[in-house]
Amino acid sequence: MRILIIGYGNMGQTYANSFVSSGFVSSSDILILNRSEVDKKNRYSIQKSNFNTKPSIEIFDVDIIILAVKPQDFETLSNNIKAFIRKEHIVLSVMAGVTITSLIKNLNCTKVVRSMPNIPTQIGLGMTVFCASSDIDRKELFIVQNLINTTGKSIYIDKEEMLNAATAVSGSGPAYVFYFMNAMIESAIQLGFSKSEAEFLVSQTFIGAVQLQNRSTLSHQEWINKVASKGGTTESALQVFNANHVNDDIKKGVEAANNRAIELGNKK
Ligand SMILES: NC(=O)C1=CN([C@@H]2O[C@H](COP(=O)(O)OP(=O)(O)OC[C@H]3O[C@@H](n4cnc5c(N)ncnc54)[C@H](OP(=O)(O)O)[C@@H]3O)[C@@H](O)[C@H]2O)C=CC1
Ligand SMILES: O=C(O)[C@@H]1CCC=N1
Repeated sequence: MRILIIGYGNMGQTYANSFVSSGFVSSSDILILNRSEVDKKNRYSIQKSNFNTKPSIEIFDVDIIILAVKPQDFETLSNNIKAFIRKEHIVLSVMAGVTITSLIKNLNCTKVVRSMPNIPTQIGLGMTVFCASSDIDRKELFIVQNLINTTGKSIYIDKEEMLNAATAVSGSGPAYVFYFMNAMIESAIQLGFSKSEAEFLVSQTFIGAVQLQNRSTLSHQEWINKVASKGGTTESALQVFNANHVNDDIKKGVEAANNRAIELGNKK
């Protein structure tokens, strides 16, 4: 199986690394097309001659094409590569908001898998939600899912619009977690901890809390109740969060991300 990865940024490199390190795809079967030279980026044992900055018939002699450019770069990209796309190509897109209809129309292809990964795919702990055009058969879908699963876990969905919701929850989600962690680290520093101590405390707190919840049958609220003693410190913090509508604001943020994903899709 030969694969062309278009766009060698965060996601493009993640796929290259996951395919090679899992042994699922031989490094000689991975081709890269990037806008600029990738000299300073890790090549993950893929030979230099497999890296390209211009499309050509040779590099499109592949089974699967992965699109990992920013959504706003898709129009330019599609104009550049449309002539090289064949009906047999399976196109796997990770671009936020770009719909299957838009991919089919702009690339003149039929076999499309649209996915939404997240950044922990870089260490094999990713969450990817994906759906497919009707021309993708079961075998092709399994092959693509096997590729995706080299980066973590995945779920297939029937309704494409749920990909916007997945973008808002699991796609952008790691940034929300880092945002919350950052605020806690800043508070810890204000309370007198050094930066490294603060980072250590917060990081281990997140790891411990997530593992604890994952390994139990209790809900998040039940775990909150276990930590928050009546009249205690946690309750004081939660009262401030509630008074400031932190819960509602997080929901509004997720909703804004969902709306932006829809908007990106409508632009195409
Ligand atoms: N980062 C994340 O957490 C997630 C990102 N995504 C999606 O993944 C996609 C890529 O994101 P990310 O990897 O973070 O972005 P990056 O900016 O890190 O990488 C984009 C890459 O695309 C290349 N590129 C741009 N235009 C072209 C072109 N016309 N031809 C070839 N290569 C091109 C850029 O080249 P150059 O080096 O010249 O700039 C760059 O290497 C986005 O669509 C995003 O929605 C999805 C889920 C999570
Ligand atoms: O912020 C973005 O648009 C992309 C999609 C999900 C994560 N990063």
